[in-house]
Amino acid sequence: MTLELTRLNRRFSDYPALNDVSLSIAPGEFLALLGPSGSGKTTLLRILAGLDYPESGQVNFNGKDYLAAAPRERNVGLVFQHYALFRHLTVAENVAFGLRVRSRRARPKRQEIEARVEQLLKRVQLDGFGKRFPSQLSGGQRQRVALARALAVEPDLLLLDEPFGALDAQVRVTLRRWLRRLHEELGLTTVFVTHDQEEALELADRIAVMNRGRIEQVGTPREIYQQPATPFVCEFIGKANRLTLRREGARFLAGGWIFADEPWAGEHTRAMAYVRPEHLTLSTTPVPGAWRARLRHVYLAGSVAHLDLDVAALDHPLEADIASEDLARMGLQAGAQLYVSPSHAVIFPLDHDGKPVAEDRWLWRAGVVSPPVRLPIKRSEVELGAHRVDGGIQR
Ligand SMILES: Nc1ncnc2c1ncn2[C@@H]1O[C@H](COP(=O)(O)OP(=O)(O)OP(=O)(O)O)[C@@H](O)[C@H]1O
Repeated sequence: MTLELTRLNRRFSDYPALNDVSLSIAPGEFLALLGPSGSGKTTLLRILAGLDYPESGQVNFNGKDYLAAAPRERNVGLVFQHYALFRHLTVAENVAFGLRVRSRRARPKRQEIEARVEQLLKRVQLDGFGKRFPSQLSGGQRQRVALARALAVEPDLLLLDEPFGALDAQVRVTLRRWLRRLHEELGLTTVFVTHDQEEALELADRIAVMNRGRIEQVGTPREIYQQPATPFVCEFIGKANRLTLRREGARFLAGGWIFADEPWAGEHTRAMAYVRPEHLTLSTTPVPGAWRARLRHVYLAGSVAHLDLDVAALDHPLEADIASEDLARMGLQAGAQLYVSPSHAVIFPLDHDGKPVAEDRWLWRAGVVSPPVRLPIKRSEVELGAHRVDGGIQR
């Protein structure tokens, strides 16, 4: 039962909350909609739930026009960030709600409802909590009740809007792992809205990264992180140092470091490279071509150390991440002289107006002799050479 979204547009006043959004979600897939505040995630979810309608575009589910179906007919399970539990009903009554309000013909018998509620509470690890009221539960427990209530109607599609957004960091991590296991057991098609990249990277089969009502990239967490399709994805997912590359003949350089020595960028004369902090290699002894740097500050964050580096050859500082163990082994302290060289970069040529040309982006790796691999990108669909992802699940 593929869910096919085609060219959805939704405007509020003059603002395009959704701008030509197309997306294909495979049966049983866990898809995260990830993006900053106001990027259109909730609007997209509300359209799927039947709480809002686009001005144009189509949604097809299992071969049927989904937008023509009333919200009740869509058979979706919905969970929002703020526990929308009925406060005057017990946990069991909350879970049973969706079944009890069905028409007499569609409503299961009382004993059947009770058995299903018991089974669902067990599934969300809340057996024995049925007689409590929502006020007698923790935030994490309330969200699990909300999920049990959403699952009670045996939905074809589960829609979750920042379900763990109001919980503290540790509970969030526990609950998201629990949710992933539940998803694997149930095999339900799930769309999960979040602005937390870590949550999306850890949970989802695929992520759709949204920005200003558009989908910037759809791909597996690994693709999104390792092969970001646009500068926005580079900057929004993880951290990245941005470098301006200068062209000298057939070469593209930054601070003397050669990122390409082939005329690979066609007529482009400028380019921008993104280098992740973990893709900077540090040495205390000279390395040919490496940038000379001074260690300005060390931020120890448990197993990882974030280093601020001043590089004379570049016009701005760099951030490098190394294992804390390596920091200790190298005996590094503020003021140390280092040699820094990039190992990977994502490079976007710039057009005449200085705008990055996402379609011509290149992945660069140290030691990989030219020609570099070019990765053409199609919107809402990622084609990576022979490896194609299109609505399928790849982990
Ligand atoms: N009912 C509405 N009336 C007017 N503008 C709206 C309405 N709903 C959403 N918008 C606007 O549409 C844009 C997208 O909103 P949406 O809630 O979909 O974003 P979001 O990515 O879910 O953000 P957040 O993470 O903050 O929830 C925003 O600029 C928002 O202000």
